[in-house]
Amino acid sequence: MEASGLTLKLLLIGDSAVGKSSLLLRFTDGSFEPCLKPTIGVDFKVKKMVVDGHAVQLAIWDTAGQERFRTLAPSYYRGAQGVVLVYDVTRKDTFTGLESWLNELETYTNKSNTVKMLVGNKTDKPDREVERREGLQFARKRSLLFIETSAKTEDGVQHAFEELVIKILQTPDLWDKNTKKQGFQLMESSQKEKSLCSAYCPLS
Ligand SMILES: Nc1nc2c(ncn2[C@@H]2O[C@H](COP(=O)(O)OP(=O)(O)OP(=O)(O)O)[C@@H](O)[C@H]2O)c(=O)[nH]1
Repeated sequence: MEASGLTLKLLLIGDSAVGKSSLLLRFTDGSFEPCLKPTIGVDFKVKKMVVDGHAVQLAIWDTAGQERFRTLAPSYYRGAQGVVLVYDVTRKDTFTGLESWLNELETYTNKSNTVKMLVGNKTDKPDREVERREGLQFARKRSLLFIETSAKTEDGVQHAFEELVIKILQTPDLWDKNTKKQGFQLMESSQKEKSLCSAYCPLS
């Protein structure tokens, strides 16, 4: 099956205030808000992009990091082909908490080969508590893709999503059978949330 016209479900997870919504805002709208409110439940955005000559539509789910919303998690994980696990390089606790996020991921994803990317965000800040090599080491140990980003300066953001999509496209088992159903679900949602959609063709 051709990858062109494909809809992929991506999920952003990680502790509260690590910058999940900011990464999504930067990626989809190209903007940054210094005082973003915490996500309540879940947010959702759609973005089109061309990767390696394939037009893909990304349905990106931004989950709330706050503990009180964690019970909603199982439904979000279902059908996700890619997961972005975010920590804040200036808060060690968000890095040490990664194990519990990975456990949750293992429990709730229904695809064994879901592509996972670890993202160390807020590299623009001077008060770093997690070194790049620590992030890299953890990612290698747990077979995750890895990148550091700054939603504020844009550094690494585009690259993070592109790498994730490329890896998903290289794993046809993940998207081949699901294309039809996912596409239908997305059409319903994107019609409701037209103002949140944007189009982007970085490689054309
Ligand atoms: N300096 C800097 N600040 C950032 C960066 N990314 C996010 N922030 C700020 O960090 C705060 C939290 O960001 P959010 O994007 O709301 O974090 P979140 O992970 O979505 O938080 P929850 O919705 O509670 O799960 C906001 O005030 C952002 O402006 C970054 O790369 N650099």
